[in-house]
Amino acid sequence: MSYLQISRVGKTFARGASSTEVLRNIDLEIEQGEFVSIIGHSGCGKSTLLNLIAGLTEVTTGGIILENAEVNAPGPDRAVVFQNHSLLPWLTVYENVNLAVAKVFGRTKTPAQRHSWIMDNLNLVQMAHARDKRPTEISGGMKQRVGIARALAMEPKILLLDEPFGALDALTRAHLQDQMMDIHQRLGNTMIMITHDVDEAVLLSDRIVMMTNGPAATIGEVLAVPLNRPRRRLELATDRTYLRCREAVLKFLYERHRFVEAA
Ligand SMILES: Nc1ncnc2c1ncn2[C@@H]1O[C@H](COP(=O)(O)OP(=O)(O)OP(=O)(O)O)[C@@H](O)[C@H]1O
Repeated sequence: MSYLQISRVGKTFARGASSTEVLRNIDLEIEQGEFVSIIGHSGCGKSTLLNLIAGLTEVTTGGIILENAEVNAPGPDRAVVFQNHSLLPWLTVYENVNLAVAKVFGRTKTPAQRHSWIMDNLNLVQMAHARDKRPTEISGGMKQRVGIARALAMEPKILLLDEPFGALDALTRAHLQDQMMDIHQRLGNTMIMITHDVDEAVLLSDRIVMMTNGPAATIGEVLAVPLNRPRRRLELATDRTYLRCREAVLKFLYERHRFVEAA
C-alpha cells in the first residue's frame, strides 16, 4: 500500500436544497518523499482536494489513508502552508514557530531541545536573523519562509502547500522555489503543492497531477517529471525533458481542458 492513498474520493457541498459536486472519483497514490504538484484551472477543486487531505473537510464518498490510518480530521501529521501567511501578528517570528513546536513537542522535548529545534527550522529557511521581528516588520517572502519553517517544525508526514508562492513577486518566488527544492532534497519530506504556474510545477515536482475542469472535476492525467536532482533552473531552461514536460502540461490545460468561463 502507498504512503498516501486517495481512493474513489468525491466531494459534494450541499446547502439547503442545492448541492454542488466539486470532485468525483479522485484516485491517487503518493509515495513517501515524493513531491507532487496539483495543477488545474481556477475553481476546479484543487484547494478542496488539499483540504480533504488536511482533514479540514470531510469526504462525501471514498476515503483517504495515510500510513494505514484513515484521514478524517486535521492533525499535526499534515501541516498546511497557505498562499497568504497565517502568522499571528502579535507574536514574533520565534514565538510563531514556538506555538506549533510547543503544541506538537510540548511533552516530548525539553525546553532546551524545543529552542534548538525552533532555531534549526528558522535556519533552514534562513530566517534566524529575524527571530525577534513581528510579521508586520518583514517582507511577504520572509513571512512565507516563516510559515514554511513553522510547518516543517511540526515534523509532519506530509507538507501541504496551497499556492505557497502565489502572492510573491517573480524573483522572490524563484528564490523560494530554490529553497523549497533544497529543503526537499535535505529532509526528504513528502510534499503536495497546488500551483497555477506550469514552470513551478515542472521545476519542483516528481509528478504533476492535472485536473479536469469542474463541476465534478477529476484527475485527467498524471505526468512524471524524470529530471535528476538537484535541479538548476538555468540549466533546465534548454533541457529537452524539461521542455517536453512543460509542453505536456500546457497542452493539457490550454488544448484538451481549456478553461471556459461559467455563464
Ligand atoms: N465550503 C464550500 N461550500 C460550497 N462550495 C464550496 C466550498 N468550498 C469550495 N466550494 C466550491 O468548490 C469549487 C472548487 O473550489 P476550490 O477552491 O477547491 O477550487 P480551486 O481549484 O482551488 O480554485 P482556485 O485555483 O481559484 O484557488 C468552487 O466552485 C467553490 O465555489
